[in-house]
Amino acid sequence: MAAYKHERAVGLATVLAIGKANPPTAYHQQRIHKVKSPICFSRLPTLNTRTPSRPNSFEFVIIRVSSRDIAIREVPRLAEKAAIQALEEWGQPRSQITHVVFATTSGVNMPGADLTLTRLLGLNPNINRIMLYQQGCFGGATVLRVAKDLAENNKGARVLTVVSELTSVTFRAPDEEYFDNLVASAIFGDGAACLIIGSDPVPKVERPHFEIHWSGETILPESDGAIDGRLTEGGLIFHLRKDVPKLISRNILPIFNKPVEVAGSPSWNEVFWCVHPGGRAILDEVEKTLNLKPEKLSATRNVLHDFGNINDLVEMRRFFTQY
Ligand SMILES: CC(=O)CC(=O)SCCNC(=O)CCNC(=O)[C@H](O)C(C)(C)COP(=O)(O)OP(=O)(O)OC[C@H]1O[C@@H](n2cnc3c(N)ncnc32)[C@H](O)[C@@H]1OP(=O)(O)O
Repeated sequence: MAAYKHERAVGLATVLAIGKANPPTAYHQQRIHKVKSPICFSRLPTLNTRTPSRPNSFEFVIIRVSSRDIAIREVPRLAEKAAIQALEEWGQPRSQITHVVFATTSGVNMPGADLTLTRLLGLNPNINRIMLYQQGCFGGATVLRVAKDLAENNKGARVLTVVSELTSVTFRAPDEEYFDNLVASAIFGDGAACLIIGSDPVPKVERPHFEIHWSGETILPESDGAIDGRLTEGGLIFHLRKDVPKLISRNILPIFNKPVEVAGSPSWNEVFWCVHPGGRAILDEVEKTLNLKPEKLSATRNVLHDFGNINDLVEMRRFFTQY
């Protein structure tokens, strides 16, 4: 009997389709203190243009973990909407999806959001699933890195790559002790994005948007506790050090050398890339440090303005639409 031979793809991973979804209900920050829901309570200060202002008075209410159960139900549903859009754009039968890679920071449950999504979409039960919880904004880049490896190392792999976030898990009334939590409540946004990733696109059948040439990660020096989240009885308590924007700008140049080298371009203004919309101060620092033309971050700033700090995959869709 011939030995089993594992076959790898020939080409680089490509993005074959993109879908995105946002929850149907949106409340302007000016109105949010009037909204009544199981997870929204007490008084919130008025937040102007995503700028936190200190409240004159506040009540801190511990939110029951059960209120966070909304995320268990709604995170896969939002992902499903984004996935349907991507599958329609791709135009191939769902039975050809071989892997699901799913990331969310909005809760932890077992079996996870990847299983629920697989069932909602009616995908093959033998599909290979990878669930990544608590990646934060790193989730978008991480699912792309994992999907790239899967697509390039498994001939014919078609990877449904998803991130879905509902920031209700970090949303709470202001507390003077945890002012950074208010920053998170003020700037984080809800949304889902889905990419179908595969190598060696079928000519005249699949129409890739991009090739993924490089993906990597690094741990920044002096970054201990800079962005920190703990799942507690009161939900996910989030901590952000005030120096996050400076921490990023101090370290950005050596880290970015590798992708620029791969892209073969000496100029940040020429390379096709986008920045996670972490916060206005972060974007200002990146723009200044890399000497970017203002239009280079315009898609990111628009996403931050319209949706808040939302996952990078969602931003990619917007970026693509603009070019
Ligand atoms: C989800 C993930 O895992 C990954 C992520 O994306 S994490 C999020 C990363 N983003 C950040 O860290 C936010 C970076 N910060 C910013 O973009 C801006 O500071 C901001 C948009 C939040 C506010 O900008 P601004 O309107 O110019 O006001 P700014 O002067 O910076 O701050 C207003 C007040 O908030 C305070 N503040 C800002 N960031 C704070 C923080 N992390 N902790 C505590 N206080 C903070 C400031 O000290 C200031 O208070 P005072 O008036 O008493 O001095």
